[in-house]
Amino acid sequence: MNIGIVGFGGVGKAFVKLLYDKKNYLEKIGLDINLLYIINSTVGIYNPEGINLKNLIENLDLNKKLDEFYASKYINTNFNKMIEIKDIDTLIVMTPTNKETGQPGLSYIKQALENKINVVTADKGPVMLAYKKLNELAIKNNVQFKIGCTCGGALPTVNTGTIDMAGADILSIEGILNGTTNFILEHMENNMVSYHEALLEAQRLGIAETNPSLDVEGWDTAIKLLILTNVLMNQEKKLSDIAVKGITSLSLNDIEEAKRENMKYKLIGKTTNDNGNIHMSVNLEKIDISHPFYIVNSKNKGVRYISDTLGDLTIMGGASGVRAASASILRDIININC
Ligand SMILES: NC(=O)C1=CN([C@@H]2O[C@H](COP(=O)(O)OP(=O)(O)OC[C@H]3O[C@@H](n4cnc5c(N)ncnc54)[C@H](OP(=O)(O)O)[C@@H]3O)[C@@H](O)[C@H]2O)C=CC1
Ligand SMILES: N[C@@H](CC=O)C(=O)O
Repeated sequence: MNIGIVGFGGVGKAFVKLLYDKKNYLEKIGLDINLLYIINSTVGIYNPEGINLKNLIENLDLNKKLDEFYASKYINTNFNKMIEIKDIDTLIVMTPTNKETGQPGLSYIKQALENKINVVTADKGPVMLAYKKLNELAIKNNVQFKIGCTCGGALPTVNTGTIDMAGADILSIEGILNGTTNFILEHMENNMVSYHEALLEAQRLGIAETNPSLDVEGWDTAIKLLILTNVLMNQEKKLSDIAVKGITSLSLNDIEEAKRENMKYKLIGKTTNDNGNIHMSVNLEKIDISHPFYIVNSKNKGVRYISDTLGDLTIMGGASGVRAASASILRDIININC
């Protein structure tokens, strides 16, 4: 299969490395993934025969920029040219999340689906703002729209809710859905570092959003909660329907005090269905060991679904990270093709 990438930052680069590392595995399952395009905000490279992954990775390790590539082996391209040529089966969208407009990812996804190209996205903005319409567009054009990376990456929140809980009504969703804030809270607690130091470390690890206020002000949790609520509970809620609080008001003193009481602060998103009235919130909660999320440590996350017929299910783990996020993209690509 031929693929193109739009958005080539932390996750995009990790994805290319993963494709290379998993070459033998992919061959064994009969999936020959040929990367034809890489496009970022200013440049794009194209090789109709496929970009040489080994050469690309070696050059990226030397800190070469994408625009240095097309001068030698590749053709200079852009998104519109890629859509015109239309020689890819699947587009991977890894542009920054914009919660107000969903752009630029929203336009890219729409155009790809309209042109009968499958889409796998890490960008949450378009999914949060227009999942239903985009999914209808995919169905109309007989292609697939995969969103597993947008709601926890390696933590399989979407697949668990749609595939493994098929047939059940999900009555409530509760989750630690953001690895950055979970990491910051634990880093402050264990190492007594300031909030700013802990955030810098999360950014160094590549897990914070391009705009980190999305993480620390609770928006990334809210966006993921909203996607899960709309997709799994068949709702059409908006971000403005969620009461959102982040972690920025919490001091090291608050964390120390909680530690003395054997308690922990966690940023938790919650959707409940009260006889058809949906309530959604993102809040800092002080929890003790009896709470299932007490043991969600470091960059890990967790989600709990309560349903009518399949009971009370909690899954934990799926640490945030660019390699794990890229692995959740590969998971979606494999699931399109198997
Ligand atoms: N980091 C993580 O662990 C996870 C991230 N995500 C999501 O994945 C997406 C990417 O994250 P991440 O890789 O960390 O982000 P980065 O900021 O590292 O990379 C974003 C990339 O998008 C490119 N870009 C920006 N604007 C455009 C545009 N108009 N057209 C084409 N490309 C554009 C940037 O190009 P340039 O370099 O030229 O500016 C850059 O290559 C985000 O939506 C994020 O929410 C999801 C799960 C986990
Ligand atoms: N910033 C996010 C990345 C994945 O969605 C996080 O910290 O979980």
